[in-house]
Amino acid sequence: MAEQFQLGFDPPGPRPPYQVLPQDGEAIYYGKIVSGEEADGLLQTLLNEVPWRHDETVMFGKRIVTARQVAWYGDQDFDYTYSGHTHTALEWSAPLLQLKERVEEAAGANYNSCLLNLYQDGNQGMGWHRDNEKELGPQPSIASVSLGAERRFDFRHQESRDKVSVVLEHGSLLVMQGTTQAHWQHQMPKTKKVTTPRVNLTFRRIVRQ
Ligand SMILES: O=C(O)CCC(=O)C(=O)O
Ligand SMILES: [Fe+2]
Repeated sequence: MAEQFQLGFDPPGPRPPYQVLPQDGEAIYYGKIVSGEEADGLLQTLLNEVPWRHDETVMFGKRIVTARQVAWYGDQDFDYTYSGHTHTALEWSAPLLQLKERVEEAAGANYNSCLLNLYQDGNQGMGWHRDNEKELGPQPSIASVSLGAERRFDFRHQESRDKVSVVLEHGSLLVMQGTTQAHWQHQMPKTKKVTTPRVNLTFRRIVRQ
């Protein structure tokens, strides 16, 4: 076990866990659920062992290959469609299964799949979208673990256009649930300030049709 140090001062902002959204959904930021050295090790393992691939998507009728890389893990022989393509799930690795259990305990939900994203640096991001695919059911719980570079994550309300942001720390967990995907879009903006990689894991529950 790594030694735990108590901060002698309060960091700015509310203490996790806290609710990020002011209304119409729940996005709970739990802060760090994996600590220093363990989070560093997990980041290195995932960078080295995951078969990262560039994602393909269709935009304005053109096929685009995204800068960000992805990998898709899940139970059994899951197929999942995102960005207009069907992907077959990779088999869980031991470190991913271990992390899944920890996330399920913290979030109080069960997940059967995980989409991993690799952003090499701040030149890579993800545009505004909602995770409202029908395979996720009506009020999906999506648990997002961040490793590596700290990045800002934004929410934008569909009707009011209100915006709220949260900085996703190394080893942290953010859970989006309830009506979040119905009312809010989210994005990971690009930034010149970040020069190191970030790995994101979004645990999801695919509902059989
Ligand atoms: O990288 C992130 O934190 C967000 C990823 C995301 O929104 C997604 O995979 O749908
Ligand atoms: Fe998303």
